[in-house]
Amino acid sequence: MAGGGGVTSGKSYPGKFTSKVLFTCIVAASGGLIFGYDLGISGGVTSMDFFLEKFFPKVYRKEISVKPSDDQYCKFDSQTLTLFTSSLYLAALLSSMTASRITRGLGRRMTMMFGGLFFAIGAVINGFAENVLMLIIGRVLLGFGIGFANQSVPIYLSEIAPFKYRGALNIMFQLSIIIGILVANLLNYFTAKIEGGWGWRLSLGGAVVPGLVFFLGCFFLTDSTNSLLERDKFKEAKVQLQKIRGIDNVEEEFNDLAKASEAARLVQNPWKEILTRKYRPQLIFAILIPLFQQLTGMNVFVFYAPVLFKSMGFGNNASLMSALITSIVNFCATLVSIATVDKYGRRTLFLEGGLQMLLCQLVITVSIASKFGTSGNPGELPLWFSMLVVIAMCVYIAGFAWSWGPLGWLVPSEIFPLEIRSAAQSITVAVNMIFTFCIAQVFTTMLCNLKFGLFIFFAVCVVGMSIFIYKFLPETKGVPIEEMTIVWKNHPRWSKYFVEKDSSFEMGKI
Ligand SMILES: OC[C@H]1O[C@](O)(CO)[C@@H](O)[C@@H]1O
Repeated sequence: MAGGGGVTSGKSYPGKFTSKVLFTCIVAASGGLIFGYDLGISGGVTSMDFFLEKFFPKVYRKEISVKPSDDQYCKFDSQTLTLFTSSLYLAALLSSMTASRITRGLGRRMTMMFGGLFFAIGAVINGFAENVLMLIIGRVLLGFGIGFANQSVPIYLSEIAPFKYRGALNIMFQLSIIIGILVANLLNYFTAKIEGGWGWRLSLGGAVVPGLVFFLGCFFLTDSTNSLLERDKFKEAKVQLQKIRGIDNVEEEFNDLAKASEAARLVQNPWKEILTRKYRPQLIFAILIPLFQQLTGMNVFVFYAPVLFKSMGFGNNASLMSALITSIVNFCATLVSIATVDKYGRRTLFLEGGLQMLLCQLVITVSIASKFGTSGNPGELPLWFSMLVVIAMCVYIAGFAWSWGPLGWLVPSEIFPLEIRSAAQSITVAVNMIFTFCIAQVFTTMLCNLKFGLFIFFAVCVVGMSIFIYKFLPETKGVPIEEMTIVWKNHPRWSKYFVEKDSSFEMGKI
């Protein structure tokens, strides 16, 4: 098989799946709640009339002037809220860079705590906002929180987990992102109806809850063994490993982790190191995986869902129904991913998920093209049509939720050796932030210009990324994290990067 699955290092450490490891991973994974909460809350709040009228009156006037007969592809084409929305993503990508120093110097746990705290403070400022400046300051702090959390949580989970369950435990991060999205959507539904129009304060201020849950939860955690060793805390590191594995004899694993931290100590500047030739294969994945995750078009489908549900006759309940149905599908399919990722492997899920998304994208494209045409005005939509599109959309979401959604965080967090893991994760977070933002912003303009062709664009992307995975991604299931370099060395496409001329730093030879 191209890309070769099934290459393992042959290592197998003793140890049990303890309740302590489960508890630790659940608490750490709650860091995903804050990202999810923001993804879910901001779209809803920026379409609440009172919020727009108070902070963005021009946008509000434009929104209320749109007539039902206008081009449906173009009705969302407004870029005025860009500064407000983008401040979070910009802050998140900048802070994820700083976070790499903190995760390395002060540990994963401390970085997570900063994440929760920044997010909670940002939420309070937003909840009490009286002007756009306060909103933006609050949002920048939320962005810092998300940057810190997304940088440290996936690495922490991958390091804490016994290697045989690493996939499942890491995916709990994506699971809490989805819970965050769902809770936020439900909250928006109710706050939008509050008399007096102050409901948006509850939605924005409510972010303090996931922020504090995450922050306070971190007090119950100890750092990962890898991170303690990285900071010369040998004794503590060993005790921690014994506790988390539930056995006394952790010698073999501990020695391998200690060796990895020895190697890491030789690296002074991870940012320079990561650019050297020997890390090129993994670096390509740290950049392309989060990029491809967003180019599946998932967020566009989520954004488009309420419109479709409206056309199915759900009327005023359309956004609630769409949030509920899409989140439940997303949640259940992520559970499938948790159950299968360490059994069938990352490659199988990526490829199956890709095929499933592609087929659904084709059904949706043909359906939308046949009804909306290029005018964007469909008239009355028959029920069977809406049902077909909604079913295709749910099957698409399931495909995403057991492949690119969770694996977009899992794979980058597990493929790097310790010395550059933090720097690499920052790059993954930065790329994820840039493209989550770009897709959300550019989507409105793209939909207006490409019309149903937008779905073809994402379908072509899915074909490209699936071929890429098939040919180039080595299977990483069941490989201890500090043994990971072996799978790259054994891969036919990447082995040449590991022949002993590592120091000859040859840029651009791929
Ligand atoms: O589950 C869907 C959500 O998951 C993400 O891809 C993050 O991993 C978000 O961009 C998206 O909204």
